[in-house]
Amino acid sequence: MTRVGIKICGLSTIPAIDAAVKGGASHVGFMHFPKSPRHVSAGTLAEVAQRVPAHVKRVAVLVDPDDPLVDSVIAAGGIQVFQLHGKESPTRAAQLRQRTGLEVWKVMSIKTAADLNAGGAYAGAADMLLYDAKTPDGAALPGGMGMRFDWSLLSGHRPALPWGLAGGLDAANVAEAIRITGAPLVDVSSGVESAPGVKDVDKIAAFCKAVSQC
Ligand SMILES: O=C(O)c1ccccc1NCC(=O)[C@H](O)[C@H](O)COP(=O)(O)O
Repeated sequence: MTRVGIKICGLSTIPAIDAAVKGGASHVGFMHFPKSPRHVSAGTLAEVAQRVPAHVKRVAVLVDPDDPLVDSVIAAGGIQVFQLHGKESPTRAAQLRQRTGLEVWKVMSIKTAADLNAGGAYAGAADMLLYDAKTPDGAALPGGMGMRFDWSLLSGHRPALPWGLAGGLDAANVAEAIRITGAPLVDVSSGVESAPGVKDVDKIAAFCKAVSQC
């Protein structure tokens, strides 16, 4: 049985990081996007990323970043993965991957099967695709809104790259999500919070436990 990877996203405090690590998270995510209630400044990122042990990968989540923004996150230190959560093209993803030498994940915002198929364009440009729910036009954020998409779209789909599942997951539904989709990695943010941006250590523990039992 292969262990399902866990990414706990939108972390900003030491207790939440410790809960994710204790629960067996493979990845922890830090939002660097001022409109997000989970935004951490480069200074905070530098401080809290140090808490993460080497076996857990640190992911910076960015939305259509320009090069100076990427450079400021690299300068903050400790990041191993860039998660691109905007409208970055395959060309831009490949550029960032080459320029930084770091792992690049491209988020695919999913509503229909066509959205899933669009991921094929990132083969050779990104290291992984993260399938997340498409937020409504005009929504405040492109992610982290606790929305899920129709997981059955993934049955029979052959992803062109390694992939993970995000969007509306929580301790109560993640086992079903893994059963339906066969996701090798699951990503959660609002499902382990007590309020937007406020992580709940008990919910993080419950989420990790539910995944570990799959
Ligand atoms: O979390 C945010 O505030 C956010 C804002 C803008 C872009 C992406 C954002 N989150 C990215 C994530 O990786 C979330 O974990 C993912 O969208 C799932 O979120 P949720 O449905 O709340 O679990």
